[in-house]
Amino acid sequence: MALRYPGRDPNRGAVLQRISADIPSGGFRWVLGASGAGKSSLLRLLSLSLKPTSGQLEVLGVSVNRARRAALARLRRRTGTVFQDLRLLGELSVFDNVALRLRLDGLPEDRIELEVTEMLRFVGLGRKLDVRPHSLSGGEQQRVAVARAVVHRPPLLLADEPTGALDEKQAIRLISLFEELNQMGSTVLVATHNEALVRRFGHPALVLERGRLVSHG
Ligand SMILES: Nc1ncnc2c1ncn2[C@@H]1O[C@H](COP(=O)(O)OP(=O)(O)OP(=O)(O)O)[C@@H](O)[C@H]1O
Repeated sequence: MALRYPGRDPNRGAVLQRISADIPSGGFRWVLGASGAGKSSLLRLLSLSLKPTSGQLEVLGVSVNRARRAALARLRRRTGTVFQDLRLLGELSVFDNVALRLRLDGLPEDRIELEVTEMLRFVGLGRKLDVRPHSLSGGEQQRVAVARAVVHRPPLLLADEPTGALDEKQAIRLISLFEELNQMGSTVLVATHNEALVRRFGHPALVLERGRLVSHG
């Protein structure tokens, strides 16, 4: 598949070109490449924030090109996403940001209380449940975004630079959390520049170079 952003200078070529890969269900893949190589764009396609300009995309067995809106909405609910710009809801507390997805899924409030509190404790924010995201540090906000992405144990987790604002110990803790989710069956893709993390945890990588996939295994 290929991706062009509307309005981008046509002489600069497509942002993603001839991407062809099959990520097995239950796999863990790093998404690597220099700044501007197309990592975020690839994750935006997989999270259905964008559609490919050409080619076929299948996510969790659903053909994105052909799927109806209801099927795409179901697919979005089965995906957890950590966006590079986090996209926390500023008017909601930390607790409510993380609880939102579980509420949309109709979970009973006592169960939500339990799951959200446990998840926020795990990421070290057990004392910040009631504050608004803007009063947190960058690293704390990043951990809220991660908690929100994984709290419903999604079959697909997409994380774009989820550890950029964290120290090494916290980064290791979060990737370990992703590994746990992966061991329970979720497919996990993590875009990162952190080579130390990649070396430490192993796992195959999708490597992008100027919009092309140069390695995927
Ligand atoms: N909304 C957009 N409109 C036009 N061009 C875009 C848009 N978003 C990204 N691009 C371009 O697409 C290319 C790939 O960008 P992308 O953000 O996917 O790279 P990246 O590998 O995630 O980079 P980084 O590591 O810096 O986050 C870049 O040339 C960028 O300028």
